[in-house]
This record gives sequence, structure tokens and C-alpha cells, in this order.
Amino acid sequence: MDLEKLILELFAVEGIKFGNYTLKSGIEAPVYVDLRVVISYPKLMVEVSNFLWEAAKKAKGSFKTICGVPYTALPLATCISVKENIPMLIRRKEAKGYGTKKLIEGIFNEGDGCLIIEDVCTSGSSVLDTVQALNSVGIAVTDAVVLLDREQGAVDMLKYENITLHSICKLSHVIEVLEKHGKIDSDMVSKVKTFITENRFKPPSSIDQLPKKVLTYGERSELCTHPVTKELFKIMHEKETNLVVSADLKTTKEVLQVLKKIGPHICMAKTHIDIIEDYNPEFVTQLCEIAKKHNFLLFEDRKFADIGNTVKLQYSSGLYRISDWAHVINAHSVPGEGVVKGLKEVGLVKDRACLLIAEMSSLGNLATGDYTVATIKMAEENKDFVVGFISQKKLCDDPTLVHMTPGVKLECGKDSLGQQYLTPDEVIGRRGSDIIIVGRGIVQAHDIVKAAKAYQQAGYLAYQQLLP
Ligand SMILES: O=c1ccn([C@@H]2O[C@H](COP(=O)(O)O)[C@@H](O)[C@H]2O)c(=O)[nH]1
Repeated sequence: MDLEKLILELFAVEGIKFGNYTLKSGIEAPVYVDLRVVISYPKLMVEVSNFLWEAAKKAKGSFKTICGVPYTALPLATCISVKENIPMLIRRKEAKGYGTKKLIEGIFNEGDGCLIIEDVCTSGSSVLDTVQALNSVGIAVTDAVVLLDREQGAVDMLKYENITLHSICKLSHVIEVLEKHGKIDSDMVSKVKTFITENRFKPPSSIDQLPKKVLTYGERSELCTHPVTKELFKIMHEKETNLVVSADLKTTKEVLQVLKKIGPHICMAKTHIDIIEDYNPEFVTQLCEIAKKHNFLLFEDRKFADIGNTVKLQYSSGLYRISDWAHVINAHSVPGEGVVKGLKEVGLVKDRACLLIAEMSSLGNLATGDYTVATIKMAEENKDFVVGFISQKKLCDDPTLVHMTPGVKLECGKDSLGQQYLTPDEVIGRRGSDIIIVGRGIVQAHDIVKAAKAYQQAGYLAYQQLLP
């Protein structure tokens, strides 16, 4: 079967449909691709998998196994595995809560290469989720093959993560073939073409794409109009640090002791106030005194995630009265813009600031793809209060928005509960984030001052190397 015939068959079984569709992201689209239908047409499924295997021959990296992106590509990978006698791995969407708790099923050795099999790519985020799961158990991925590339940014997004995407056909070719065979008219062709160009996901800035002149923290402070970011960049510039410590300790004494010792090396201290067992208002008074003395800001990592009215109360009232002392708080965007509006009603008059959680460091988290894109938009539309992101990389080029990255240690790795660590050099130097957030790497160190200095130096050096 040639490619043209394959496209016509996929259209005939309604794997590709035209009309008005609302996509998962809420975007209205004139075309809908749902290749789940192929499992009902075994011969077609075999044809699709043959095409995928042909594309796999273009892979530059070597691979010993293949892995289909769940769920639609699982049967396609199975067909290839059986026909080509190549071992397969299965990625569980959630690690089992019982038995072996494996995230990746199948036999492999650390360092093995794996080829990703996918049916359709839009932003590439589903492929990336599978890559991350494989990487977390030591499997390397360099290439992915996909039947249909919707041409909405997946190639660039994956390239940014060092994955080469090989597609069998692109959406623009599909519509040309269908028009040629009288299946759709020219109006539909131009609608789909417009849709493709207007709905492209942009990859985050990589180091090669950073503006030629990287602004210094001092210059960024000058550009900021929000008092918190103005102050934060000024502190970072003056103290020569992009380090935030996460003081995740259970007693007021421990938190205060740590901050007294490492205060000179940080630009901000992050708390989880509800971890503290002997909380009292006097603690906050002392916290503020230390912050003032050592010139750092306070960030309560409360991760608000409720309707506007509730977060307003949680922020202003209760035992902790967070808005009275925390310069910065953060929120999930999952409830919609109401969460920002509610927090803003409390925080704006006090010159407080909010970060939106656009990405997370933990394995298998859902803050990816369209969710991250929508979160960036929410931040950009609320810049009077939202001053940046919790993210794993730089997400937008606006120098007045700050990117803060948790999950940092001097060596890459993970903990037993899904936390994933990147190095300061990777986070600041390669991924273009502004701030490293370090918890256990410092507070559980034998010598916390020595550890804080090491993180301060590593983070700041990575930043300096970006400067012209
Ligand atoms: O995606 C996220 C968001 C927040 N955190 C928080 O950062 C620290 C990290 O602590 P480590 O000891 O360095 O792992 C912790 O307070 C988390 O709640 C995160 O890790 N990932």
C-alpha cells in the first residue's frame, strides 16, 4: 500500500474527520484526527505499523526496544514488535499501587536505547511524558516515529529535548491528498491550513534561541514595575545569588536556625508553613527579622488551588495569615482564572506577588502541554499580580517574569517518591530558568553553610556564563 492509499483508507474509516471540533485544549478545530479506530480494522493496523517501521529505519540513535505512547500507539507498537521481533516496553500511565509498582513494564538494562512509537503528534507533550518515564529508569531515547504530524510544533518541541521526530505524513499533505481525490473542497483545505499556522506550540527558549544580549539581574530589576520582582532581581544582583532555599523542616527553631546561617547566600526563603509543628505568630515575626537582616524575600509554597472565594480566605485568614508576611505565594492554574482573581483581591493592596505553577518536577505530573500553555497565558494576562512561574525551564521571553525551578541538586537523580533532580547548570545554563530552589540538598547536608555556598556558586556561575 502506498501513502496516498493509506490516507484515503484512514479517511474512509473516519480516522480523519472534518467539521467543527472542540479539542481537549478548548481550541476550535476544523479537523479531527482519531486513529483509535484502526484497532477495528486489523489489516489497516498492520499497514500503519509497517509504515511506522519504515520510518524507524531513519532513526539516528540505536535502540534495543520500542515503546508505544499509551494508549492508541500500544497496539501499533505490538504489531511492530511481533512482526520485526523487536522487544517492546510498556509505559504505565500511573505506577501500580501494588505489586512491583513498575512504571515501565518489560525487560531492559540501564543505558538501553528505546524508540518511541506514536500515532499522532500535536505539541509533542505525550511523547515527552513517555520519554521522561523511560529516562527515569535509565533508558535513553533519541528518536520517535509518528504516523501523522499535525505540524503544530511537535518537531521543534521534541528537538529542544534532543529527540528527533520522524513522521510518515504531515497534516498539510493529508489535506492535499484528500482534496485531489475530491474528499474535501478547497474551502476546507484553506481552513485547515489557517488552523495549522495559527495554532503552533512554540518550544521554550533554548540556550541557542536566547536573545543575543542576555539581560543582567540588575537590568531586569530596572525593567520590572512590580515591586516584588524589582526587589528580587536587585537582591539577586547585589548578593550574587539565584538560590532559593526550601526550608522544609518541622520546628520553628530548625527553620530559624537554618535561615540565620545561610541567609547571606540566598535571595529568597521558601516555606511550607503547614509542616511546622510548633507554629506561633512570634515565629513569623522572627522570620521577617531574619529576612530583613540578610536581605532576602519570603515565599510561602502554599500552592493555592481552589475557587476564588476560598483561596481569598485561605490567603488572608486562618492560623497562618499568609498574606501578612509572605512576599510571594503560588497557585495552580487548574481552577481557572478565579484563583488568581481571588488571591489578587487580597495580595494586590499589600504589594504581594504570585507565581503560577506551569510545570512540576515530579515524575508523571500532569502540568504539561496545553495545561502549561494555558498557564503562561493566564500569567501574561495578570501581570499586575502574577510575576512568574514555577517551571522546569524558561517558558517565555518576557524579562519581567521570573522562572523558578524546584527539583535541584548538584547531581541529577530522583528520590523514592517521584521527585526528579536537575543540576544548577542544567536549570540555569541550559534551560534558561532564573532561580534554583533547593531543599534537601541544603537542609539535610552535613554542613549547611558549605552546601548553600556550593549551590550559590553553581547557580550564579551558570548565570554568569550566559552573559555576553
Ligand atoms: O514542582 C514542584 C513544585 C514544588 N516543589 C517544592 O520544592 C521543594 C523541593 O525540595 P527538595 O528537597 O529539593 O526536593 C519542596 O518544598 C517541594 O514542595 C517541588 O519540588 N516541585
